[in-house]
Amino acid sequence: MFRYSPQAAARAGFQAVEAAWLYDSDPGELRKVTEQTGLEVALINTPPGDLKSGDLGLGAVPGREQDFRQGLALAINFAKTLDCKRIHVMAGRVPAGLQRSATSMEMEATFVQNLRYAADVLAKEGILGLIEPINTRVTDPQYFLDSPHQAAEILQKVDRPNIKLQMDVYHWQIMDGNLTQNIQKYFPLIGHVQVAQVPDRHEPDSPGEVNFPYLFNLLEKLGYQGYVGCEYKPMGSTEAGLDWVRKYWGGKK
Ligand SMILES: O=C(O)C(=O)CO
Repeated sequence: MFRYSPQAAARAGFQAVEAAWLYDSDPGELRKVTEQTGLEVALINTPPGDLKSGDLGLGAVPGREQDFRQGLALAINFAKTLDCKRIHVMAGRVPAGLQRSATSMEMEATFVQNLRYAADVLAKEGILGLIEPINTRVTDPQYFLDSPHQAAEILQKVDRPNIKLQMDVYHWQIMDGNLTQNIQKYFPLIGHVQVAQVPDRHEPDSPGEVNFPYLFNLLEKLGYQGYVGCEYKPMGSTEAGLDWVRKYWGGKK
């Protein structure tokens, strides 16, 4: 919601916002906004790295371990200032010019090593680290982490209780479908949820192929207690697009 307006989020009755990339802002100024609006910052991302060179996070990028650690330290600094308890530790992309098949083993080993480091650093701050599969079919063809199955294997190798799975239903539908089975199978690993309708990434009640009332009911039955991030592009204004919250949840946000 920082991308749109934290004030709009507060006016709309939300208690929390996500702020994916906020590193061009002053953390102290952002803290003032959270204090003025009473909003919790539910999630931030590790910095993208060097967007000019095509980075989108460095977690799995061999040879960038020091840059990864610096980015994580910056994210932790922002999270502590904002009292944010979740950091999306981004895997990053298969480096340009390399074939995914040729480098995936090395990238996975790098990601596991960086996540173990991150887990130990984050544990000292009481912050949860999250890894998010991002679909490579539509959104980001070079992204390294592109299925819940791959993420589950990595989490097993990382073997740290404070590194969990960030489920973005939009990506899961595009990359694999089979939402009910995958949500049931990986539910114990899920630490954060994001939603958007498929294919246009608008509000959950916009025209599309995902039945969100069914999925929210499934998450409730499974006992999901975390946040649901609205990572979608409003079809119109942010506020006008919030009817789905009233419809699906009777206005609880
Ligand atoms: O692209 C996405 O879905 C993200 O959540 C990036 O943080």
